[in-house]
Amino acid sequence: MSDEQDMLVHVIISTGSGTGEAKAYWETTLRPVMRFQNYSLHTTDSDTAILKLVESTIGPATLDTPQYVFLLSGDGGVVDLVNGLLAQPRSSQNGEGYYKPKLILFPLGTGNALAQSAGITREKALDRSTHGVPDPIPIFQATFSHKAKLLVDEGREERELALVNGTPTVYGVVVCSWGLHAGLVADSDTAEYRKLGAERFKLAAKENLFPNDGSEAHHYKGTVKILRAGRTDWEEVHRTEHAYVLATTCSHLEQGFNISPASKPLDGKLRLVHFGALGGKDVMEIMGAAYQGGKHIDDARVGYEEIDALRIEFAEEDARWRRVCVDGKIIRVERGGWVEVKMGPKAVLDLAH
Ligand SMILES: Nc1ncnc2c1ncn2[C@@H]1O[C@H](COP(=O)(O)OP(=O)(O)OP(=O)(O)O)[C@@H](O)[C@H]1O
Repeated sequence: MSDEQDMLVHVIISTGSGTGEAKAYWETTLRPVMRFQNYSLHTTDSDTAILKLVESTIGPATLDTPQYVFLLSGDGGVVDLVNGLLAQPRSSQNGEGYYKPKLILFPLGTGNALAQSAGITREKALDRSTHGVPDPIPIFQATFSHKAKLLVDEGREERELALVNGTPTVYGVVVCSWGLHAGLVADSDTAEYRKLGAERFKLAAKENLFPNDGSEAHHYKGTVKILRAGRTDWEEVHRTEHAYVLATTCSHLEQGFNISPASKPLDGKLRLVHFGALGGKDVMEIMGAAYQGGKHIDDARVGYEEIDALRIEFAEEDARWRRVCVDGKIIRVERGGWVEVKMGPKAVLDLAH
């Protein structure tokens, strides 16, 4: 480990994560045992606070200074760090002269998929802050058709996506999904739902699968194409109506929800879980099996495999069914638009685990 004087130490408290416990966790648990004397403390006051911190401080320092980032958040904070670092000119080049910050992640979000999948608990994070083995966090990239927009403020506001080589692009470290998963994450990203913690996902799933008006669960219409591992030709999934299409690098999306049992911590492999439109009861049965140690993958109705890339071309009129989730962020794609997902640029952060 470098001498403390030669490094910068940041503590980031994400006040909007999970049920809002990060600040209290810092005060009562982490601060009393913090081994660094000198650190800068940052408390988020908006959903762009981490991006701005990276732009002004953490990003420029990667040119010449080892950094520790103690992050008290869910997956969103990590994704903000990654997207911020990748927006820096140097980190998107060949990595030379780039000092990868070391992340000590204290899971204080709702799902905490990255931490769950890497075996990190708050207790372990305390321990790893002194002798953890850092490994790079693999990154995937989701590129979108040109009118796709990020939805913020409970879906009330649209924001432009960052352009990479002229294409709207979002980087992720956990999941890119369309269908039930994206819908329930989007619908439950409100202050009211957030109070429920991880229960918010289950409640929103029920509301999606068994709509109040007594109608059926939605059949998501579009074309799904897969680039299988090691192949060069895209293969179309032989169905036009879908319930669940989800590409992930993580084994768990929340505690106990073992969506991709073959994924190993930080193995950098993209895996696809998908199935066609079914009744709410059948979908609940499949989801229930995912909570039983990932047994859903043995169900003949479920497709599960390692892929190199995924492409979805949307054939939905109503914008509600064209929402894509990238690590909790919701991107709405225009009518006739598309999304493409593949493993992305070189890692910009190491995770102590
Ligand atoms: N003070 C704040 N005001 C508005 N938004 C905030 C504030 N602090 C953090 N945020 C935003 O809230 C979101 C919190 O996301 P995060 O993923 O950390 O928590 P989560 O969604 O509860 O957990 P998970 O993604 O693990 O399920 C992030 O998008 C972050 O930018």
